[in-house]
Amino acid sequence: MIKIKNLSRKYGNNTVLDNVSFQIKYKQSTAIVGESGSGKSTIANILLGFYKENTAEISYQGRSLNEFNSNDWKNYRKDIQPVFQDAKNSLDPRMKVKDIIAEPLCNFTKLSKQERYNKVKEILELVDLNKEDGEKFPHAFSTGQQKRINLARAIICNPKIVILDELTSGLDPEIKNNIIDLIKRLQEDYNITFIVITHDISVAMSLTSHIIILKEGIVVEDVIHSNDISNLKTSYAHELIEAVPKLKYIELIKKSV
Ligand SMILES: Nc1ncnc2c1ncn2[C@@H]1O[C@H](COP(=O)(O)OP(=O)(O)OP(=O)(O)O)[C@@H](O)[C@H]1O
Repeated sequence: MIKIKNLSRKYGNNTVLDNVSFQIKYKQSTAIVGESGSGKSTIANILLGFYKENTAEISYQGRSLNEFNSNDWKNYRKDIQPVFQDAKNSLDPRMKVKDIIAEPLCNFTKLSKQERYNKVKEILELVDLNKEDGEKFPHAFSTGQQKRINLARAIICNPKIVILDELTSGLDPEIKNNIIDLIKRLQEDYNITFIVITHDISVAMSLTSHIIILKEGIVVEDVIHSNDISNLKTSYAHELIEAVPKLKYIELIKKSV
């Protein structure tokens, strides 16, 4: 569905992505894993079309983004939705939650106001919030709930792909596991392909079968893991596993099988 070929990017003299290539297939969620500064969010920003100079290296459903006209871009932006890392600052504090979540419906559909709000209520319940929560403002919610609001906004227009940038970071273990369960449900019931950006390989392995490991802007591993850590070949991948507390790792993998 998405093909990235020989993608490189520099900021000044700093090479942050070096000849990155990989593919994301329909219904095969993919994790991009790496330490802070390895270039994960830069890939997300490029996929979202924020850096027009990199469009030649990306193709979507067989067509280079470079060839897209304005209508193609509109369709692509509807198909690929982000959930940004900073849940709180991604929500306009002056807007009610129902208007935040309904925004993509205003941009991409011709639904009436009432139809939009009805859909918002459905989506709020789908992400395990209350349908009345739409009447509140973002500050009334915890970080985990703000992440769910961001997720609701991302999925309301039935996207094919959702990019989750560190969705589970900064959450308590229980809330984190609840969010992981929710993402799994969305994969199964709504056929959403997720691109999971995370520094935590246990989260990656519990949510996706396809793992890309980035180190200093280079893809060091591109693997289908089948819940078996022996599928990960590089010593760097095993260093990342070592960095995860054992219990947490076992718990997450158990939940994924
Ligand atoms: N707009 C920018 N201008 C200059 N340098 C940037 C810019 N955006 C990112 N960088 C640099 O590019 C490198 C990769 O950043 P990126 O945010 O993609 O990494 P990351 O793996 O997502 O890190 P984190 O997990 O901390 O978010 C870092 O060294 C960062 O400082």
